[in-house]
Amino acid sequence: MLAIDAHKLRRTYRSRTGWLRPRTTETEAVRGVTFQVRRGELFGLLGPNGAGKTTTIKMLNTLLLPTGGAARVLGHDVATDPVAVRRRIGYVFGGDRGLYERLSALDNLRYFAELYGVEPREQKRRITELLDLTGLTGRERERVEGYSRGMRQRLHIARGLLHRPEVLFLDEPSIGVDPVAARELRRTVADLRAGGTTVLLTTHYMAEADELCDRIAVIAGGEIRALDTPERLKARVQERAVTEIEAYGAAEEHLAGIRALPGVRGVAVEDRGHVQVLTVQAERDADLHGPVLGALDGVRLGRITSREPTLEDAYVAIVEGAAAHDAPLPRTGPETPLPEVAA
Ligand SMILES: Nc1ncnc2c1ncn2[C@@H]1O[C@H](COP(=O)(O)OP(=O)(O)OP(=O)(O)O)[C@@H](O)[C@H]1O
Repeated sequence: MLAIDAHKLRRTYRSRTGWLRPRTTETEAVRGVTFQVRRGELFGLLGPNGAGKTTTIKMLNTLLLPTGGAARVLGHDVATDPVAVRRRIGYVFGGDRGLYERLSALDNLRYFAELYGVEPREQKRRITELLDLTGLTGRERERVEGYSRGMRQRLHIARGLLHRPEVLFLDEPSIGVDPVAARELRRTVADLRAGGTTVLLTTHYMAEADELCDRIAVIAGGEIRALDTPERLKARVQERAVTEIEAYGAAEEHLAGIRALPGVRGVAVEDRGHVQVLTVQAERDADLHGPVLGALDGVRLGRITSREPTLEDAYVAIVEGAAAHDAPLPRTGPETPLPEVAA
């Protein structure tokens, strides 16, 4: 039996705006996604902000009703059999909510174990196991208010696992977590998978998805644009050459000029302080050095380097391909290693 089986899943949000002349606006957050997750698999949903990742997860964990399509989790329909689904899943979302600050980690886990109906005899053993899994053993008697973001996040995971769910939904677990803590978090997630739990992870950190996931669905604009193993996604861009150009003051028109060159397959921009780094993906055998520099005529340029494509380049290519050519350019900053693309 599959852990997750989503078929043409859809969700349209309707919201009313304006008070004088109220009107209803519709957002098609998820537009018919189909994918399957095998038991024991660590499956990644990767996409820019607003892609529809959280909405998809919320439909699968029964917090939101689909407006179209269907999904089964461990064989139970999410719309018609939500109680059975809930009993067998766990949900962990990024951020600070959901823990009692003034209580210790141990007391938080005891409280939630009680709430989730974990057998009293089982509680102590389970809590010890989970503190161990999440690397919190030794710190469990400290109040949560003194915990770092990474520790809180691992405590969230422990909480989500108290009732031994077979499928765990992890929504952006490493958001706002520093790189060292993020590495520990990834170790926890990898251990979870090694223990046989099916994990559906949403992230917009490419490296996280690359390191952890068995398969990745790239979602943009509410649709799945690619679904494959990290290796095969990377292979898609192996025949490409990537050039990074440092620029000062490149505008939309310059970038549009580069995009229009034959042989160019994608351009992303990252703002690093006062310098912009343009990443140009092109066909390997296209000699675009001159034309690209021509398109940047009048822009002050810094270092120009060529490198091998990475999974991040594959992701940029997929998301860029998904966005219409007149859509805003993807931009990344130091804290957000992936581009944000208008869905
Ligand atoms: N409750 C809501 N009402 C109206 N629109 C919504 C609601 N929740 C989300 N949306 C819209 O639906 C789209 C998808 O949002 P969703 O949160 O699923 O994306 P996401 O991929 O999880 O993005 P992020 O990484 O920013 O969390 C966005 O355009 C968002 O603005």
